Amino acid sequence: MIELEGLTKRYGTKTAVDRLSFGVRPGVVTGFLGPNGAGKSTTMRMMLGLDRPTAGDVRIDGKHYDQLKDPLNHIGALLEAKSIHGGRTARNHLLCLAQSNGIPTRRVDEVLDLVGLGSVAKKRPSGFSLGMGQRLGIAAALLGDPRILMFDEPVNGLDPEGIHWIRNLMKHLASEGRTVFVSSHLMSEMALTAEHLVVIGRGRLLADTTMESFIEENSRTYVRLRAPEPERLRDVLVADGLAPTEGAEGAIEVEGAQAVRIGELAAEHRLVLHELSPQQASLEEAFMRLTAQTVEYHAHTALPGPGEPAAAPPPGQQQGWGPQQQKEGF
Ligand SMILES: Nc1ncnc2c1ncn2[C@@H]1O[C@H](COP(=O)(O)OP(=O)(O)OP(=O)(O)O)[C@@H](O)[C@H]1O
Repeated sequence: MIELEGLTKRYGTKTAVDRLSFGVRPGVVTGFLGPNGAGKSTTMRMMLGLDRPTAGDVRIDGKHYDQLKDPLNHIGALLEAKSIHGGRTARNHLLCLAQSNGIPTRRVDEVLDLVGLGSVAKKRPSGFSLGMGQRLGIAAALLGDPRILMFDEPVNGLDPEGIHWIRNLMKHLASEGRTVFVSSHLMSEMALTAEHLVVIGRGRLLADTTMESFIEENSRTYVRLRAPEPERLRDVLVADGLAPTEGAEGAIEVEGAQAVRIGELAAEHRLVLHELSPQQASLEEAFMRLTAQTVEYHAHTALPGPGEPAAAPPPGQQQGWGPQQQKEGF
């Protein structure tokens, strides 16, 4: 379990992390999302004791990072790709880490096999591909068999096979009851991996909820219809208290109604339907919608039309904005 309480980091006049409070629970993969510069890396660095908070607190299993005896046995982390000592082989790199943290040598070979680097254990990481480097970083994170794992952008630059492997590994680690906290810019990937989401913008908490609720609360869900007699269908829907709107390519869209009810209505009125499909936005659309509110609020840029994802905010206006800020009159 990771617990943050009012965690704050200021760099001069810049507040990178602003009174963040949330918990990361074991047993599920928790995704950590936020626009560029939202404060994700700074938060993760403070969790690992690499940056000192200006205010507030972060606890790992109830303790501050520097109070943990043998921290690698409690929390393992993959931060942005680091340079690894050029002269050492992959195995020796892990061996040094293991020895300085009281971890038995056999664990080094175990994790090398686990990440699929067993056959190149005696090679120097300087010749490794990006994917092999990520695997070595993950091997280091797993070395102490920790109950908590943190990955900052683990799939950056990886090929589909590498992405697939990391996704399955994270899910597997969570299924073993570990706490898995992962940041990523790749929304489609996050949607496939995380069950829970923590979203921040401008250093503040925007959402701490399940993936399902996040998409539901930040996107438009509607039913799309196509029919050979659209006018008659519209009249029937309106008579039933619904508010059909025009969708793309002659489709009719209806918010706030179940597809089942619309299907029954059509049948009652002997109307033929060519399409009756519930539509839900992707995580990317929901995230962009939440983020786009910032742009609208500050720069008066138009929100996307029905069913369209929001345009990316222009550079310099990429901070998040959401219910939390609006509530606080930020
Ligand atoms: N050492 C530092 N000195 C001054 N400002 C910093 C420092 N580190 C981070 N910042 C600022 O704090 C804010 C948060 O940065 P951080 O890297 O944590 O964001 P992020 O969400 O990880 O962004 P990205 O997704 O782009 O990696 C940014 O505005 C950044 O410029």
